Amino acid sequence: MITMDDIIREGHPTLREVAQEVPIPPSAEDVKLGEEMIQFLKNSQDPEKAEELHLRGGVGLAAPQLDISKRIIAVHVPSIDPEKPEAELSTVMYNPKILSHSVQQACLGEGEGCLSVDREVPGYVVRAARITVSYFDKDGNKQKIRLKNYDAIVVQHEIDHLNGVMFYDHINEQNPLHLEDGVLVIE
Ligand SMILES: O=CN(O)CCNC(=O)c1cccc(Cl)c1Cl
Ligand code: NI
Repeated sequence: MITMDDIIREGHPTLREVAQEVPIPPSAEDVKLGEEMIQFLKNSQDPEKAEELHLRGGVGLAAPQLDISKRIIAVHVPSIDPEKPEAELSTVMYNPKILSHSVQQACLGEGEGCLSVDREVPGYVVRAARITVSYFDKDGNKQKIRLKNYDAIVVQHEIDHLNGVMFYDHINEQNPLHLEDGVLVIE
């Protein structure tokens, strides 16, 4: 089971590497890893489990954060609509690739956080508001999905990890709360 002890922190070189594509169909080992990553996210979002296991909450996780330099990400974004309890977006992506993105940009009103960063880093992280992502699922089937707003932001945060990019690399150093005209702020 993945716990916080398995997550490497900033300063560890793997976080700045470009991760390797994985063979498709994913190996049994890579399928198992994906399942463990999703389970970690579910545990981290469960108040009892998170307390018991001392987990920080997360909606996404990238294999490099586990010191595994492979292009594998997991996202488990809970539904914001209580009527629809099932997770809005819950999947493991192998070799994800952003095929296209909107000109329109967006950021989260309260900024971003990262399990590999043990500090608050205030500031807007401006990303594309909408993206089209291709990836392979655990069975080796090629998927192509369009994401917008929060889901799009999370997947971009995770794909950044596969390219050695940290969320704060995007924050305006001169004025972290500077926003260009037209950037959508997602609350
Ligand atoms: O790479 C994944 N993590 O570091 C897990 C912890 N961070 C989050 O869940 C998180 C929090 C806020 C905004 C975004 Cl976009 C994300 Cl992803
Ligand atoms: Ni992160």
